[in-house]
Amino acid sequence: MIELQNVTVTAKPDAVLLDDVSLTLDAPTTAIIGENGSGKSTLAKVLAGLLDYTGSATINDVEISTGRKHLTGRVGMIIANAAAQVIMPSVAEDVALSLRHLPKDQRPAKLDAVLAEHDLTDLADRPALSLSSGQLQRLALASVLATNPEVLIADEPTTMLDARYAKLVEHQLFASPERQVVLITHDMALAARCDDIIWVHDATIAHRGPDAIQQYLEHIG
Ligand SMILES: Nc1ncnc2c1ncn2[C@@H]1O[C@H](COP(=O)(O)OP(=O)(O)OP(=O)(O)O)[C@@H](O)[C@H]1O
Repeated sequence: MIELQNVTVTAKPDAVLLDDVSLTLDAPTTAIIGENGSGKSTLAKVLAGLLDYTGSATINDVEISTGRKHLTGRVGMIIANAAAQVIMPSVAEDVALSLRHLPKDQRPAKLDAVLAEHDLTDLADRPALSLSSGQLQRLALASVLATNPEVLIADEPTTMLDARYAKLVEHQLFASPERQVVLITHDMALAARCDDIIWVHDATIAHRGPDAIQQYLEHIG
């Protein structure tokens, strides 16, 4: 469960990126929708422990700002710019880095399984930075899911993908009922699949619930 109480994020000199947001996220899957620049990624970065905030933000009762050590490995995030997230030289090495939580003897088989599941086997030995944007995005997801996080924050995880891979990734995002997924997306069909939908507007929550998509679409015309 994710709980935000009066969360505000500011940037110098006087920008308010998130304005006094209070929110409980307890559905298995939540979509965050809204216009460019409305504050969605800011909210995602707060949840992933990447931004300072005032107020309180907890994941499974751990305050994010002070509990990063407890949340490491339990909260995974795919950032919007997936290329920046891939840190190891090759595809296989990047995924392997995410398997350190497993006993050593289990890692090779798991690595093969993860590569196969994400259709990355043929790319295993490729330098990660030689991948296309969509391949990089799929690698970022594979590496994050390989850590088996309790909570996944996915910021536009399908933007670079063709229809086939968008479908595969969609399946992977919704595959584990025990994992809480928070999905930032401009894809309204993907948002509609989520159990809860939140429309962020002007650094705050404009609307929440099943009709949030409709309200948002009416707003943007
Ligand atoms: N360091 C900063 N200083 C000033 N403004 C910032 C800073 N970081 C982000 N912003 C602004 O905060 C607003 C919210 O940004 P955010 O990335 O959360 O938007 P978003 O809803 O994710 O948009 P998009 O759909 O384009 O990804 C934007 O107007 C952005 O320009």
